[in-house]
Amino acid sequence: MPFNLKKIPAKVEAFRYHIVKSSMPFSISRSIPELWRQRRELTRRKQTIGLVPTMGALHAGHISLIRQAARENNSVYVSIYVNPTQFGVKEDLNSYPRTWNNDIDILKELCQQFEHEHRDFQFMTVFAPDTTTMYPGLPPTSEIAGDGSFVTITPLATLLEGASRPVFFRGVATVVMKLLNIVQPDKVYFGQKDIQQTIIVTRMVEDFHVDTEVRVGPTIREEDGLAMSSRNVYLGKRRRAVGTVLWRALQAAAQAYAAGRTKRSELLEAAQQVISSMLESQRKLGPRKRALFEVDYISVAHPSFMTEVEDIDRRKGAVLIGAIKMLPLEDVQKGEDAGLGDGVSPVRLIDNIILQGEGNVKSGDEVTP
Ligand SMILES: Nc1ncnc2c1ncn2[C@@H]1O[C@H](COP(=O)(O)OP(=O)(O)OP(=O)(O)O)[C@@H](O)[C@H]1O
Ligand SMILES: CC(C)(CO)[C@@H](O)C(=O)[O-]
Ligand code: BAL
Repeated sequence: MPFNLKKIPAKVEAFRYHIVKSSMPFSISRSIPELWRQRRELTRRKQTIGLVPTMGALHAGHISLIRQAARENNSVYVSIYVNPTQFGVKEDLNSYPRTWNNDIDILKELCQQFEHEHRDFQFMTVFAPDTTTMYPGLPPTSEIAGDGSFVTITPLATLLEGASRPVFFRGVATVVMKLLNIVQPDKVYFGQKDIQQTIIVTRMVEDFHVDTEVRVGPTIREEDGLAMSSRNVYLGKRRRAVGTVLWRALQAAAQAYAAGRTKRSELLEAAQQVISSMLESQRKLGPRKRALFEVDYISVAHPSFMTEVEDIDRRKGAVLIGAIKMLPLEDVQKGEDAGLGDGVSPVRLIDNIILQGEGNVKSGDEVTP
């Protein structure tokens, strides 16, 4: 197991609150009518639900969101569904990490802990639908011109991540809307790591009058600052070490802001210095040892619209956001830890820092001058 969840003894009287058909506080559901029945019963009993949408391959970032959901609600739904419509035709849908057994072990153990820690905790349900359940009309398409019922949030979905992954946010908005209609949660939880996703979902919830509150949890990081991500398993040792460059570049820009700079050019220059120096040192190492990368974008973005900001208004703040592509490893050595997939495919890393506007509440990685 990649992390240690503290084991607690099973409670003898564990199941006294349960309204789900099974006698367990933990259940797995693949059926929408079943969830709707549960939802009606919970509404009747004035019980609250928190939903954490995931694509599985759970790590400490997901767990932090699930813990937050358990603190703030009586019951927690975790969806595990690798949504095909958010992957472009050339993206990694087929190779996306799938670790079902490990995910379920983690969730069962968390569920036990919640029973112990939260007096009002009722149950955890894992919603793991198949694709015909989620897309009952047409088969899901990854083509931008493909047919189907989609939610599009423009221009937000066309910027930054959306510029590089044209179907991505259409797929995300569509599947999240489906999940919200299925679970009807009081609160829904997303991680700051995918900040543009949180802004798009917030916009969607507001524009479509969805009766839920969008909650954003802080980015959980490895000790050296790398944002946890299900895709990190593909990095391997060489690319893993160099991958922190994005976080360090964003931090350099944040430090420039804290030191009084507000212009985009000044902040990006600080970030670029970190990038250039890392690239230079990697190039010198030669193909056996180096891990090269390309910067997709590093941006100073408006905190609600994700448009480029030329000069930050300190009252409003901004988001420092970036994406890099770790390139396939060259000259992999026998016995080298090249990561899952042997270092053959590129790995996309994203990250961000919120430069908090003055007067707003701070959290997580946010920086104030
Ligand atoms: N390091 C993290 N800290 C906090 N939340 C995170 C972190 N990584 C992912 N999340 C959140 O977990 C939820 C599910 O994300 P997902 O299952 O895509 O995992 P992921 O690690 O982001 O995978 P990917 O490799 O696709 O980026 C999203 O709301 C996402 O923002
Ligand atoms: C929100 C989400 C579960 C939708 O598939 C996915 O985009 C993710 O895991 O961040
Ligand atoms: N974490 C967002 C899902 C994706 O990048 O595909």
